[in-house]
Amino acid sequence: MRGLEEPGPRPTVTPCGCVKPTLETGNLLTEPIGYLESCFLAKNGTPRQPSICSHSRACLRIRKSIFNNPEHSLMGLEQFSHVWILFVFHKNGHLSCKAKVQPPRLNGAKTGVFSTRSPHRPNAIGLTLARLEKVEGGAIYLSGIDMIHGTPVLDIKPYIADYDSPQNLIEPLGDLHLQKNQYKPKSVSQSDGTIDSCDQQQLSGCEEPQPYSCTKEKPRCPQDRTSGGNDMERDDDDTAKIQQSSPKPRERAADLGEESGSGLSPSVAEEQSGPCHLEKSFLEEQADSRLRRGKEAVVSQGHRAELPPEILPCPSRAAGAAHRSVVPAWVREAPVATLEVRFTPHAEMDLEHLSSCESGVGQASFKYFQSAEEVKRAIKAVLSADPRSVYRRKLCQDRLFYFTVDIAHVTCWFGDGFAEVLKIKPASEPVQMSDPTESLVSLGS
Ligand SMILES: C[S@@+](CC[C@H](N)C(=O)[O-])C[C@H]1O[C@@H](n2cnc3c(N)ncnc32)[C@H](O)[C@@H]1O
Repeated sequence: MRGLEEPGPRPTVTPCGCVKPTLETGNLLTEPIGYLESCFLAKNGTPRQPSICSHSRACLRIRKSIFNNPEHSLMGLEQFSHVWILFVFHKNGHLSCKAKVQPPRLNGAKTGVFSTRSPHRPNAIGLTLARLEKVEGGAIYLSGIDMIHGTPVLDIKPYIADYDSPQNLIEPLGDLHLQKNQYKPKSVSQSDGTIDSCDQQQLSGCEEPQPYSCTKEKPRCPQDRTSGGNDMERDDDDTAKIQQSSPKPRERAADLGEESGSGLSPSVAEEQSGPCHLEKSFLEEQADSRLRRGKEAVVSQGHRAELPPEILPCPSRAAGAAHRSVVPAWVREAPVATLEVRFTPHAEMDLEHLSSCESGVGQASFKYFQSAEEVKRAIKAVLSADPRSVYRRKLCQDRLFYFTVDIAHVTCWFGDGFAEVLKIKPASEPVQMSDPTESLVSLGS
């Protein structure tokens, strides 16, 4: 019998060594459906997950090269409040990636790339759940995004809680029994079928995806485009070699993305958005687990560590957990507390000046935000989550940090438990194009 890893037709390799894309082998030649126009100009300061900055805004125009009538492809989408955006991490700099990465939440420790939201992954594909603000012609307007300006978008799919959220899945009991009997992971038998080692945490609150609101704010959208390019780079033995075939839970899970750099706990945590209908006995069980975990948590600080190699039974497959989503505790246990964000009087004046420029003719104007207050909220959200890499946080405490939100180029510094905005100047960097059919427009003054 032919295994799944060896599918029938092999990809055709051309004389130059390129792999000819074929759908059956999964060698897909992608063509972006559009390039994101985002309020974040560069990776620095871009939220690590969309939940960090709900004010962040973006616009995606479907390219006419994909559909003659882009608006046809968006028909009906306005009935959804949230959408999944599949995109390419086009500014990764290279296409190879490592099997183990260091997500910021692990404070320098490593874990398998597929247990993180690291941008550095074999196919450099990102997945973001964004709020759909509005659909207008062939464009969609989004908020709560974590992608930079110029990001090539591959697909849009509606978020459907019934399908996309485990606690909303309703399976007949019979199916559940069948699944349990059919799926016997090796790891469970190796640990005598118990899940003791996968301690679970019941988290407070039951956040349901927010219902669609008709009182949506009107985001703006620029015409700009940014180009992206990928350099090929070889990595070590532990690195996947990539062949390029051609040219809501909020305030959580924020640092899953890899840093090209916490405490480790073998425990797992149930999603905060998890079921509101948990039985009392389970809740009590979790309270005990929390107490146990307090004693058991393994904290590695200041040195690199790896996740323990033991094979743990997967918590989502444990009996009775079919409708709960579970994440490791490190996802929730941020290595740093939320920072207080301050603005110096000078920075406040800068922002005022920037917004007064906005009303002036021919001056800079906010492209994604409607007021200085909104920009301020976005800056606060970004900084309070501490956007610095582990390296910067640990070794460069007193250094300046820069990032751009909309047309505001922000200079700040980090102190003990706070971030202070020192300067806000108009961003003047010209935005490069990705889509050669579009005209070059500069972002900022
Ligand atoms: C950790 S990733 C998570 C993205 C997505 N939510 C996911 O889970 O796949 C978010 C980070 O990717 C980086 N990023 C965003 N857009 C990018 C792009 N087009 N190319 C490379 N890196 C990007 C930014 O530094 C941002 O903080």
